Amino acid sequence: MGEEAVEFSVEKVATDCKQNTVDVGDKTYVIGRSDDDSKSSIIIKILDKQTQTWVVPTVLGTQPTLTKSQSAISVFDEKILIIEKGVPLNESIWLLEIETPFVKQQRKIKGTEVVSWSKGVIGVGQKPVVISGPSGVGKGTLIAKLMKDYPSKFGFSVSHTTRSPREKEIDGVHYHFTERSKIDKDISEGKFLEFAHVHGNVYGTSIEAVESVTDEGKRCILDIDVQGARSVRASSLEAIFIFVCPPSFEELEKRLRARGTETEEQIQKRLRNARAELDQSNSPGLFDHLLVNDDLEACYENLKKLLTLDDSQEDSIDFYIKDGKQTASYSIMSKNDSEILLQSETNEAKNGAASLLALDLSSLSGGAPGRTRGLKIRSINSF
Ligand SMILES: Nc1ncnc2c1ncn2[C@@H]1O[C@H](COP(=O)(O)OP(=O)(O)OP(=O)(O)O)[C@@H](O)[C@H]1O
Ligand SMILES: Nc1nc2c(ncn2[C@@H]2O[C@H](COP(=O)(O)O)[C@@H](O)[C@H]2O)c(=O)[nH]1
Repeated sequence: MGEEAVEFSVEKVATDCKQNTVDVGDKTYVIGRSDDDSKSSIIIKILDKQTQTWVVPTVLGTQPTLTKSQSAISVFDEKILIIEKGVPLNESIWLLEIETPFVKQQRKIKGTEVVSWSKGVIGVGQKPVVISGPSGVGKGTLIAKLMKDYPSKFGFSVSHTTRSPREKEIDGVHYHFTERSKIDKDISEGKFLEFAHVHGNVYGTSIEAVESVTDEGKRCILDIDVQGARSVRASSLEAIFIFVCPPSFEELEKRLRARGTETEEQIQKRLRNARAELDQSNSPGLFDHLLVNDDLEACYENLKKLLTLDDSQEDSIDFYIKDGKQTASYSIMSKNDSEILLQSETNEAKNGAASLLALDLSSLSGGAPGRTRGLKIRSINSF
């Protein structure tokens, strides 16, 4: 009530207009703020142009706090890029995912139309690392060593599980121990990047578990089973996938028994599942690296070598604008095959900000539910 209406300048529309619409294929997406809602929530409606029917989708992800006016454009018919005016660049970039793998998966689960918000983050980050392997192979041991040696470099994605805590396991540190009804509800609300039924319990990685580590500037390590690795591979989270093998099946059994955390029945179940997991370790395109955990120290050294392989990614960071705070605010000007041009809204000459920036379209193709990281931006000219 009495609030300023949200305005969007839309592809093929020369000036800002109050019709906050973006056409993508056979659909028109209308994005605006509820006028009569004191909480200023964002309303999204979708028009199917062929059937002339409107749908109000289920909206997932953290809603942006869009305040005044925005510019918007479709990207690969998968997402709508929205840039809020009057806000430092790194704070202003939002993506409404409309046809990404995550959204398609959620649509299947819910049986309704789904869209999902994701915040755009400029700058190249290091890819999360998925570590899989049969129960008892030593994943947790290797990860614990990594966390102890490099506490500011790596962070652990704390999974949710319905299994009971073992002695010495701490809720929120080793796992978020949870009730089945609660995890089912959270999964149905799209809060999980992946989940699987493993050894008779439900385990899952929440989007927040990964994002909170990455937000701290750390590289996220996920310890998940092969089903989970497959789901992450199919998601829009770009990660490195490592499978840890035992030197032999007999040694695996020995370690599992020596750990002394499972009953005989549970050990048998885990060993059966181990055979299936080992069979899948060679699935084409699933794992990037296989590590044999025979001698622990040797395996740990090899793991560290693998994790430094892509450190060079960060070398190119100077080419892009890493910190949007130092720049002016921008709006979308136009799009070509490879880039979206952003123009400075106001005269920011005194700040030395570029008047034109180019956002690399290919950097928008990945992303993840939660945040779309690694956006590449170059300056085209400055005042
Ligand atoms: N290279 C190794 N040589 C001998 N023992 C090892 C080695 N690596 C780990 N272990 C031992 O094997 C047992 C299982 O290791 P760990 O708990 O790390 O396995 P895990 O893969 O994380 O299992 P789960 O998937 O069930 O969580 C532990 O007792 C650990 O100390
Ligand atoms: N798909 C997922 N698998 C997970 C997750 N967290 C752990 N795991 C895997 O479960 C088994 C058993 O773990 P345990 O702690 O009960 O021994 C192991 O293979 C883990 O890798 C998860 O979030 N998703």
